[in-house]
Amino acid sequence: MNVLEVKQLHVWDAHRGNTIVHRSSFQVKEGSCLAIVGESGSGKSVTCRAVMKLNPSSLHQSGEVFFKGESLSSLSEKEMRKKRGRHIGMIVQNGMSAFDPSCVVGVHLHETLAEHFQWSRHERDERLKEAMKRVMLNDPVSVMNKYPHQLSGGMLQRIMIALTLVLEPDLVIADEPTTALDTVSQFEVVEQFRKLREEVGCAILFVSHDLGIVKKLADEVLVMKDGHIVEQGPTSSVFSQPTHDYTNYLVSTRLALSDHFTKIMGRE
Ligand SMILES: Nc1ncnc2c1ncn2[C@@H]1O[C@H](COP(=O)(O)OP(=O)(O)OP(=O)(O)O)[C@@H](O)[C@H]1O
Repeated sequence: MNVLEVKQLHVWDAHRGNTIVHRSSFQVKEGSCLAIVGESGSGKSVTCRAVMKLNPSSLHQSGEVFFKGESLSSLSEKEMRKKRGRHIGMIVQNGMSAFDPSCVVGVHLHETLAEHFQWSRHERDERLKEAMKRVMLNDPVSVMNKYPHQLSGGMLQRIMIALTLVLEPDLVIADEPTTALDTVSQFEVVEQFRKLREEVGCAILFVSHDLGIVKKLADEVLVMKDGHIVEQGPTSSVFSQPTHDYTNYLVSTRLALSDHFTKIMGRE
């Protein structure tokens, strides 16, 4: 079954009149990971935000987005808010932007859980602490009492993953979650994504520049160029026998760049 089905998604800038995403169609199967790759400005983030209905109002969209068979197109903002986080998780590139800088992260985590569940404060606390330990944040109390700026990018990503472990969504949209991290933190965060998939069984839509990471995580890959999907299919076949010139170019240039990462991962 498809957790996410995107049909003929078209996104355009109503102010400038230019099209950003051209009639894209793709699916994410239950429990699987689909990666979107492509050069900067090809429309990867706009596609992810269109799925969540989070693009600014100047960007208009048409086409259909089905989440577990339900059309999201007709849902109100209030109904979408109930889906986001609880049913469709989102992990962004810059952890700092995901948290309120004026309060310690524990406040944000409790507020998010209180929005979706009827749990007592004690129960929320216990679940958060347990999830933090699962992502190797071994002193959860101290972490929850820190402001976002007091934590590293890698720690903020792990906190977002811990929150996702508690929320147990069916789909996680991760837009370049490792791009701002150093190589060691990238390795750790990729491991946490594997854990998330194993433990929660969620599907993942993963945007990354790093084809080494995509090779490790994704079952299927979708290649975007100038707002068009130029190729999609199982990761192994897209990488080993690309059919489009652009994919060929990406694979030959970018996969070599991620050699360092592959060595650190210690396995092919
Ligand atoms: N809010 C917006 N208003 C107008 N144009 C936008 C807006 N957001 C993005 N764009 C344009 O849409 C195009 C696609 O942007 P998008 O951020 O989706 O690219 P991307 O593939 O995610 O790139 P990157 O890898 O650098 O994040 C770009 O030309 C960008 O300038």
